[in-house]
Amino acid sequence: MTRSIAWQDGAIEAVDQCALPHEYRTLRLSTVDEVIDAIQRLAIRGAPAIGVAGALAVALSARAHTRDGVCDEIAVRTEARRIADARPTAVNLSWAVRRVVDKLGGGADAVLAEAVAILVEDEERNRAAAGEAAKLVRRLCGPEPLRLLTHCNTGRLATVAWGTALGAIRLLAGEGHVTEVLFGETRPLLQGARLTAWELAEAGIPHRMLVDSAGPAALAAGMVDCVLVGADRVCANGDVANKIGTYSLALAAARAGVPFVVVAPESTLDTTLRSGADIVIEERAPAEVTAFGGVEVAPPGTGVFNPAFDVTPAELVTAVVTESGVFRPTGTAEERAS
Ligand SMILES: CSC[C@H]1O[C@H](OP(=O)(O)O)[C@H](O)[C@@H]1O
Repeated sequence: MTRSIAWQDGAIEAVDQCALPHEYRTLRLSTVDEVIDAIQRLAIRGAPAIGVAGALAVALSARAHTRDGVCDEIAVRTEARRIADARPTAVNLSWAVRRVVDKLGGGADAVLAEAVAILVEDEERNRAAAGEAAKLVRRLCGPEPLRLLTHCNTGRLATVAWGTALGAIRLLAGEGHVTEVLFGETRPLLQGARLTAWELAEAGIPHRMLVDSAGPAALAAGMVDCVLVGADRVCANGDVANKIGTYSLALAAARAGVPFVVVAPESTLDTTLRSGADIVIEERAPAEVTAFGGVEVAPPGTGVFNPAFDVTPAELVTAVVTESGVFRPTGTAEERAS
């Protein structure tokens, strides 16, 4: 499967996710600032993908700050902090940056080798997580072809390749287990409408798009057999931060008695955080909401609340599935519900 990001001739090459679905083009990024910009405007997006981009950006920094074979570690660490801070919610970014910074003692080549290792592992780990999730869904829902609901984009674009929740859907569809995939458009940046629609069409998987607020209605109408979503950070107690709109799907799934399965690599687990109350939720620019397709739709000066993510409490999550299988939250049932 084609990779969404690569290290090529001393620079990062990545699919420009802002251009899809109407244009498939590649960005070539050769400076830390170019990578930070690409992450912040979601040209590169998706928790695993931004982790890999962050790691490769540190490799760019280490190469730029190496003279006569000596790497200026202080300068690189300073830039690494800027890279890790590019977006606050997905733990994969800070996790990947920390992992490659730990290799600074071996110089720029060691940093690059670790970043490339993270890239290669990402594809393997997400394919394994998708496989574990597909097995669980079949166990939970039986052998009949399924009507699945997903949110945002968790496919090969959001990872190095294959995907997490959408990777599991891809596997289930390949085995003939999928009747239809419903997915939310994912306002305001339309990752569903632009990217998930593109991936499902490319894979030949039957699909229909919803406005985000129709997801709970589809669940209430009995149109869904299982919900599969990704994650940006999973806490020790099993609380899950994911794209805004995930929480309302989890509430509706619980009421409808439909399994709600989260699929993510272990790099998305953050057991240093006790619960979702500790997660920093990225708030983005009001203009993303007040304009649509470049046209102002709200009166000038309209106030906006634009969180990019929400937190789904563990008690609404049927299972968090990683490459190692079902994640076992720590803490008592009371702590998990807190
Ligand atoms: C496998 S991608 C995980 C996660 O990342 C997305 O957020 P964004 O598009 O803002 O980068 C979304 O929450 C996905 O579920």
